[in-house]
Amino acid sequence: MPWRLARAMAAAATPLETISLPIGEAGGAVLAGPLHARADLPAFDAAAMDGYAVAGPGPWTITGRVMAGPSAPGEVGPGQAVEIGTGAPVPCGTEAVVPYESATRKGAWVRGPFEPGRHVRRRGEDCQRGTKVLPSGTVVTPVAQGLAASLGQDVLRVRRRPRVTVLVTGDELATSGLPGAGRVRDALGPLLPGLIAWAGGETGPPSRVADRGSLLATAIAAADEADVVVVCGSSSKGAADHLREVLGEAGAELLVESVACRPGHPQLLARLADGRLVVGLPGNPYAALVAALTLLVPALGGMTGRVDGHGEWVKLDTRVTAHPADTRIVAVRRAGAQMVPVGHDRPGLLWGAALADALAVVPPRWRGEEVELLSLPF
Ligand SMILES: Nc1nc2c(c(=O)[nH]1)N[C@H]1C(S)=C(S)[C@@H](COP(=O)(O)OP(=O)(O)OC[C@H]3O[C@@H](n4cnc5c(N)ncnc54)[C@H](O)[C@@H]3O)O[C@H]1N2
Ligand code: MOO
Repeated sequence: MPWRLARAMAAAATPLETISLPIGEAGGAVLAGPLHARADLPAFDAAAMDGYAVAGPGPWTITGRVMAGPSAPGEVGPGQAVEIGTGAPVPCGTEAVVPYESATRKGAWVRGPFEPGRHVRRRGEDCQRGTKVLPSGTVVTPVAQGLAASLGQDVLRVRRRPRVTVLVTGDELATSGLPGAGRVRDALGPLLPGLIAWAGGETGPPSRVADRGSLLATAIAAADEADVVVVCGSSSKGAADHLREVLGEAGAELLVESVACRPGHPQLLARLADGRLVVGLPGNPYAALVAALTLLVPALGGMTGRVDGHGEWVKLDTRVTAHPADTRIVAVRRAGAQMVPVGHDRPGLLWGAALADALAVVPPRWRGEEVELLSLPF
């Protein structure tokens, strides 16, 4: 299947149900409806500077003091001033705030420049109650959490995070120590939890599954709480690769059988009879990363209702060579106005992707047009 179509198939995953989460627990989730301001901002007329709230031109007599907080701000009349703190509600009748730096005080008198309207933040001037500030599909970033609190929200309506189970196959894999003599360090167990969280999913520690079809079938069946089961390795057609046969026996629907991309062509996407998705990632670590960005991340995006815009399109160093039939996914970094290849991005090696600013999507027979960038998890 062409790379772009495969990604679109994955992105068409059905959105999960919506839930309400306290703001503090909603980080990384996706808004299931627009975020609105529940109050005017500022919610009251307030001082923007520490100094004196005044009415009419000076000099002014100082009649009191008001600091930020819920106490009643009182009033100022012409020729009067109230000492005020930034963020405090201005007394009724305030026409300007004169900052300490511009004011000269002598006892109970103060003088300074009178500029009507200056340094007073009027109620609703930043944002009015009822304004839609963020659209549905926005990721709840730390900034959005802060904004939601400012706007008077306590809970956010978001999509439930997809639950992902990661199964790592490969009898040759070791989880510690040096690789060598047939032993390979598992790179995907450490890589995938962070990638899944970044993509809006939740997952526990990856499980190892020995290279036997019956064990893989049992592990997939046991992951019945998951929305998505990721199987690493076992995507190809070797004697130790059981995923396709297991999916066939389970009556799964193969949505993406393989993808015309380099690396990562043996990746797959299937739907089990009960609706759970299975993503098959190639064992080669860089190929697996490419496949995760092609199928897993878009599927999680579809489930969370995340709206990603249209990616970034950029100029790419024309020394990159295209493949005649497949999309190439190349580790790149910024160099002035264009992206240049980082190198070190052979299928088994994550070095280039770890150095890269992004991965470039180079279509078959590319001739120097702008290319799309895929963001890397951080
Ligand atoms: N006859 C064919 N053979 C292969 C094809 C093909 O089209 N026809 N495609 C090749 C490509 S491309 C890839 S990629 C691999 C994908 O194979 P699998 O997904 O079945 O993965 P394995 O065979 O188990 O492993 C491949 C390679 O990666 C290492 N590996 C596996 N898991 C991990 C891990 N978690 N961390 C680090 N490294 C891992 C494994 O030791 C192998 O070296 O198939 C080709 N063959
Ligand atoms: O494409 Mo494999 O996916 O080369 O490593």
